[in-house]
Amino acid sequence: MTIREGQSIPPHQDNCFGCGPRNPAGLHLRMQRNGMGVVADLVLDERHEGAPGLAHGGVVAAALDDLFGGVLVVLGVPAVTANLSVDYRAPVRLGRTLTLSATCTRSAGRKLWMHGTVTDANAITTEATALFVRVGLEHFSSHADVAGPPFGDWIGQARTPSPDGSGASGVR
Ligand SMILES: CCCCCCCCCCCCCCCC(=O)SCCNC(=O)CCNC(=O)[C@H](O)C(C)(C)COP(=O)(O)OP(=O)(O)OC[C@H]1O[C@@H](n2cnc3c(N)ncnc32)[C@H](O)[C@@H]1OP(=O)(O)O
Repeated sequence: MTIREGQSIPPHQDNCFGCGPRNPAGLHLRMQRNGMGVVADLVLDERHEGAPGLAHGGVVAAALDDLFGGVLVVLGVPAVTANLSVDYRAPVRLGRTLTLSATCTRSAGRKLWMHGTVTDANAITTEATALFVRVGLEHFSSHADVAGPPFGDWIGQARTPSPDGSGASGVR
């Protein structure tokens, strides 16, 4: 699956908490490819409240983690979060259009390092880094049926495209 610049990233699966359209408790993130990363707008509301009027930090972390999962789709690499670190620089307010962005900054062997931000009116509220570790299909298939699209298709086509999308490996 090749996703071109500006094109939408398909959900990891319909019921994904971050991006699944069928999950009633989900964030319903809609990501687009941005270079070798992804971007998404997100408006949080009372369902996501922690302190009064403010977003729960775990929800913000989950959104960024899911964007990292979107980067994996761009790269064509099946991987999972091994470690996630979040710097909460300013409170995240409910009812604002937040801009989330994420990219892979480095990779070596099975490891990929991610970086992501949440901005509100161009001011960074939250910054996260993560280590993802590449896994095989059995990581997913041993817990659920992942044979069907889109998840199974992605795993089946797992590859390491070049940064320009030409097919040569860009992830090492
Ligand atoms: C074509 C395909 C596209 C489709 C794209 C599909 C997307 C698919 C995701 C969808 C969804 C996304 C949503 C958001 C992403 C989640 O939310 S993922 C869910 C949360 N994460 C998990 O459940 C992962 C649980 N943990 C594990 O399964 C295992 O611990 C891991 C992470 C696979 C690693 O285990 P392992 O395979 O045995 O590997 P291991 O030898 O322990 O570690 C490998 C290397 O990583 C290092 N490492 C491992 N853990 C850590 C750690 N916590 N800290 C530092 N280093 C670590 C090790 O030291 C080692 O380093 P080296 O010695 O190689 O230098």
